Amino acid sequence: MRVVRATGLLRFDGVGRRYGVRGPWVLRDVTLEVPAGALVRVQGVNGSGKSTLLRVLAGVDAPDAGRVTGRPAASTAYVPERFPAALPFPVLRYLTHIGALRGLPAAAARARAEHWLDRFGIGAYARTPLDELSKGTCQKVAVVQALLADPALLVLDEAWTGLDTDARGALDAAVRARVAAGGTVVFVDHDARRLAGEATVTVTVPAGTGPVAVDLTTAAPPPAEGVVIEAVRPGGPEDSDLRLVVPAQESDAALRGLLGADPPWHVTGVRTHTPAAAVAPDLPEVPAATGVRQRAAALLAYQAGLLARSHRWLPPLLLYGAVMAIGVSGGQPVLGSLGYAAALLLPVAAWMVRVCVGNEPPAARACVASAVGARQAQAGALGTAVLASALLGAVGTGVVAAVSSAYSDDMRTAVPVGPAAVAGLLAAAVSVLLGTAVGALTNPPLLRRGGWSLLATGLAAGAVLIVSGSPAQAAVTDLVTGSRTGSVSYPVPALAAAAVLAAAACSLSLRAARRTYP
Ligand SMILES: Nc1ncnc2c1ncn2[C@@H]1O[C@H](COP(=O)(O)OP(=O)(O)OP(=O)(O)O)[C@@H](O)[C@H]1O
Repeated sequence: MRVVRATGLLRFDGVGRRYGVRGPWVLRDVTLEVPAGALVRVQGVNGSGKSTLLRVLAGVDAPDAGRVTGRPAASTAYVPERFPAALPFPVLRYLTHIGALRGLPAAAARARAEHWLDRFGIGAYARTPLDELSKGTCQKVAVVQALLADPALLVLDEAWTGLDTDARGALDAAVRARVAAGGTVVFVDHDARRLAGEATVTVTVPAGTGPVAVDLTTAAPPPAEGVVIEAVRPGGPEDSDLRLVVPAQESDAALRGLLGADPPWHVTGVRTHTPAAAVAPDLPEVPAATGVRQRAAALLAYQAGLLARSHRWLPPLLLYGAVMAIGVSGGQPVLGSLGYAAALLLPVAAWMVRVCVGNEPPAARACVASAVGARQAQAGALGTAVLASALLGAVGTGVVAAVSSAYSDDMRTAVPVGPAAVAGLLAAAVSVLLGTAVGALTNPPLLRRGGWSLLATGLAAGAVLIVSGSPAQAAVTDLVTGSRTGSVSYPVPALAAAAVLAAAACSLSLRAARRTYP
């Protein structure tokens, strides 16, 4: 097994986080150092900010104040508090997508996914759609996606909740293995006995808000190999359950101490503690590093899979097809029809952005964001929308060029079909870029309210088409005018302006996407 070490020290310096510009601080002045190879328990009362702390730690949320350094961004995995079943993938397909995002080649991702599904007792569900799983089985998938690629930083937000006893044991073992292999594991669990006595760092998030530093207590790490002793006090409260990990040579003394206590402990289990070895033998290696291009391709493949399987592409496609069928018929002048097709593509492209950025439940987006970065996750959605609209535009332009008449409006001047089709493609590209700009500005994360966002998308798309001076209007006007005169001109300046506007709008959307919301 490859030993992955979290590089150096993970640090929070004066980190603050609040929801809304004037909201109360949930975290304030948090200063924290987590050494590589630590097992960190985060505790605190309900609502104190534990999940918020974990989300910032996992890189799926960004602090409002202070900074986080030393996070192994390329090897962080996160299990959110609630994992959504509403993803349109079968289990193994979803996991191989996540494996690819984490840099695993396809065969390795599949082998590792199958291994972990078996470890959690759900190998039989590999081909079951996620939305048909029970809550507990879905939670196991959430855990498996995080364990796939031996993360250097594993962040678990109540990941044990809803798991059966065997699965809880399997997750305990996986956590120990990660720590023994040099990884850092940070967890919240409301059961105080969870990995009791094994955490090297305990972080207590104080209740209420205020300029308070997180209270840290550190303990010596448990021995890499030793003996696990489990004991209860019969009749005692739940809290009197005990789990100790002691070096082998100290186990007899520890047992004598427990049995001789007043009242004595009842020892329920003694077993060898070998955290690293037994969990994942003979699995394909995790590549040391993956190229940016490989991860970008994996992200686009994941988003394209989401889009294709969700069928939410169907309404914009039907709109495009229906309005094209109304406005374009065989034998009409080619340039005029290409202008009509290009104009229609703009609202369709804006709609496609809306579909793609809203296709993922937030918790699923958080898992992806922990793997590739929150902004990159948004870039994947925007990129997929652009590609889908471009494909639609290319097919539409091809069909229009093929069925139209190669003449001007008065049927007196011949229009060369090849150059006309190129001009139509360039105008379609202008529409795709401006539609993407509209979609990026009027949808999450910049505009979150569903109704307002829909209205804004529709109004902005219409305005961009008709407002004088807009590159879309210029490109379409070029085609329509050319259809009157029988001359073809390429809308290159409009394309350049549209590219600049799309880049600006997308960069605003990506800036706002440094946070995914629970
Ligand atoms: N998306 C959000 N928008 C607004 N407020 C939020 C959001 N998420 C969390 N909060 C608020 O931040 C505070 C801390 O929430 P958080 O979920 O981090 O606490 P927690 O300690 O994990 O709670 P629990 O133990 O109940 O899971 C709460 O007051 C919560 O209402």
